Amino acid sequence: MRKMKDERLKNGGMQFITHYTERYSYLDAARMALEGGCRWVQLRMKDTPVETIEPVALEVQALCRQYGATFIIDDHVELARKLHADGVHLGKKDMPIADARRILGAEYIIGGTANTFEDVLQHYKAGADYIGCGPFRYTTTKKNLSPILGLEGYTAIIHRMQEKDIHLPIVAIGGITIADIPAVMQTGVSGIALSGTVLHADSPADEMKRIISLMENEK
Ligand SMILES: Cc1ncc(COP(=O)(O)OP(=O)(O)O)c(N)n1
Ligand SMILES: Cc1ncsc1CCOP(=O)(O)O
Ligand SMILES: [Mg+2]
Repeated sequence: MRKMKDERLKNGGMQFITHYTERYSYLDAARMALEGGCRWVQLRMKDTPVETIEPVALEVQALCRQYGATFIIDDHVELARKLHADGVHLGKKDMPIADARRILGAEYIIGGTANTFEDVLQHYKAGADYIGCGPFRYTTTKKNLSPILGLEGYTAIIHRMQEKDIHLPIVAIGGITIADIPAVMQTGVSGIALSGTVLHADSPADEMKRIISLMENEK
């Protein structure tokens, strides 16, 4: 049976995001993250037609189900609905969150990208379930990066959320490595999203294992 939405949203507070590499397929990358203990995978296949994404999504979704992991898709609301994925992640250039919520209903997880408190507020009002907030630092995984937040950026955003009594999980993203995790979590974020640091490790599964055990200690 499908887990409750709150549980699917938390799933350890660590979201692995796929990215194209010459070394691993999207499926193998997701498998290694899951083997390493990650229980939240976002399938992100940029510059790829949705017809090409769909068969990969089906395979990654099946694997996530085997591991009891949350499976969300970047950008593609209709595909998430068609496959009954756990949810979608949407940025400024994607479908507005309120429209996605109308299409998907309350049970789907919808994440929104934020770089400022104003972005967070907008997504909160539109019905987002969590915020992907970043970038923490420069990364080559995403083109057209927003301004770098650093630790100070997260601290300031979380402070303003507390002032306005806004309760929404903040997932820090962008150039984060294992060494950054304690300090980033200290700012009050609820979770971390990673891609490159896992994919570039000698053993992505072992690196994820180290990261998950560090995250357990951060709780
Ligand atoms: C968890 C998380 N946070 C932010 C993003 C970025 O989404 P977006 O701004 O739409 O950029 P693309 O990922 O689509 O290039 C994300 N995908 N996940
Ligand atoms: C999708 C996305 N959005 C902001 S930064 C980023 C990339 C995250 O990947 P990495 O952990 O490799 O920087
Ligand atoms: Mg997007």
